[in-house]
Amino acid sequence: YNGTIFAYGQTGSGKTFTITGGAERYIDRGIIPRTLSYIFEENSKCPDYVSTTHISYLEIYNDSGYDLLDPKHEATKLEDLPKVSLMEDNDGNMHLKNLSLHPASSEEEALNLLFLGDTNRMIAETPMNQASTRSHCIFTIHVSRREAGSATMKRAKLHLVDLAGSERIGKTGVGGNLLTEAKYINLSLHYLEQVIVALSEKTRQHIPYRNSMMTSVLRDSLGGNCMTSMIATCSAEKKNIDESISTCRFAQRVARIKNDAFLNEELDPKVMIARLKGEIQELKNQLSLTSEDQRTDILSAEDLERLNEEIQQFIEDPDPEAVLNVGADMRKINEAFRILKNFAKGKVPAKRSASAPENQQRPQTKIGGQEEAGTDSYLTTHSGLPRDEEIKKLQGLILQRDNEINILVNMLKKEKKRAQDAVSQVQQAAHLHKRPHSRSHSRSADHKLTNGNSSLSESSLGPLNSQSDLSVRDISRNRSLSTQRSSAGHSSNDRYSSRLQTDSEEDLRRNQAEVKEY
Ligand SMILES: Nc1ncnc2c1ncn2[C@@H]1O[C@H](COP(=O)(O)OP(=O)(O)OP(=O)(O)O)[C@@H](O)[C@H]1O
Repeated sequence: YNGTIFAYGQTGSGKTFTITGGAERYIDRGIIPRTLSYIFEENSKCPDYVSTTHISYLEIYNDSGYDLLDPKHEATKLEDLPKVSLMEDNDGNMHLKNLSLHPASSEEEALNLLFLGDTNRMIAETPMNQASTRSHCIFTIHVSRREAGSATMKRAKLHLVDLAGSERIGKTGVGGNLLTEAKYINLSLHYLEQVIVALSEKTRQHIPYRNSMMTSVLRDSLGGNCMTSMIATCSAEKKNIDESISTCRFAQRVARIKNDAFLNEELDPKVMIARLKGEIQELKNQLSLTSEDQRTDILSAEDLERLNEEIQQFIEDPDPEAVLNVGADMRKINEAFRILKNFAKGKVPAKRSASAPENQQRPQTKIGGQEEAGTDSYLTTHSGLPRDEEIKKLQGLILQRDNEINILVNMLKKEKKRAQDAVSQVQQAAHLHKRPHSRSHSRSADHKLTNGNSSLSESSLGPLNSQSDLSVRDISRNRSLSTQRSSAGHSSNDRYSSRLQTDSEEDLRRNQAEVKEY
């Protein structure tokens, strides 16, 4: 909110001393330097806020405004200073044309501006008054503050007003220019009083701000959204009792004003522009969606890649309010839905979009940091090879493995048959040798063939019948196993069978020895 502190009282009662301060002692510094010190101290306590301070200094003499912060330092009389005029915009807001606004980044800079203004005020003396006490001076501190990263800006201005003396014309007993000055002073103070009276009456609709330059300038800082303080300065001398009473009555009226101040919060214009631009784009998008001129041509690889990147950013964005804006293009919207659906299912996007043909090449992409390769994916492969090459390579590998498996299965089938042949041959041989001997030998030989060479039994070869279901590693393992098992078989044509034959003859010899011993 805005604020005003103004000093009101007759000439010589201490208004300037109160507002600006005495020049000789630090302790005599007035409200302006104390306020500046306070503001900059508060700013330094809030490093999270971006604060800016600007200063303007206006002098109003005979209802005309002058810029006391003229940087040229060439003024020798008041008329040399830039003349400030009032301008009203369409909304009824008053603007001061030609009043310079100076940034102050530190207390020292702000005090230098105060010093410059006071110097100009003293140098550019009014025509008739050496003490320059016949004018009103308004020192304004403009403060804005914004939290870092926030679009909301808080603004406020504080007017520190040193009014001209409020004594009556009749008492001063002057004529000519001095009378004119006095009339202006009295008139402007009278208008100020009218405004204050109007503000203090709650039923009053119209507040007569426009009557004088001073009330126009203070328009947004006297009534409405502001805090106003008045300092009444009174002379202690008995001869000034009437003026003192008049000052106190004025103060009483001011005290009746009740303002409800609230923070002046507004959005940063730059942020506002960006938001409005976004709104316009959104409206254009909506308009385009409802109109019939939708594009039907194929999305380019670059478009798809960009879309995938946007979706990836959208998914990775920790902000739950994040928005995915793919524009008013149904092709992109459909594609985005399809990608998101697949992503929700834990898959990367399917092969083609609604608008894309079968043979359209797809770009590589990553969703949520995951990569997946496969015949169903057009996006990427683990090896980094182009998709078609990768598929060909994998198909080649599968064929190779199939061939190996077939070879192994055939080998196993052959060996199983040989083993079975060997078993039957051994049984036949045993039968032939058994005949001349006793039945007990026959039982013993049978027992040995069944238990000692159990690897030859049908059941031990059983699992080999289902080789086609086994993995390549299992097949290799079983192949070596069956090779060992088959080594007990009998065949004159291979080494496995010959070993089997040798073993059987030994058995037979042992059997014969046992029979003989028996
Ligand atoms: N509280 C105070 N203590 C000491 N000296 C003061 C005090 N108030 C005012 N004075 C002195 O009185 C003199 C007049 O004061 P000042 O100029 O502030 O009056 P003024 O009301 O501003 O007068 P004008 O209307 O002419 O501008 C100055 O010399 C000032 O130093």
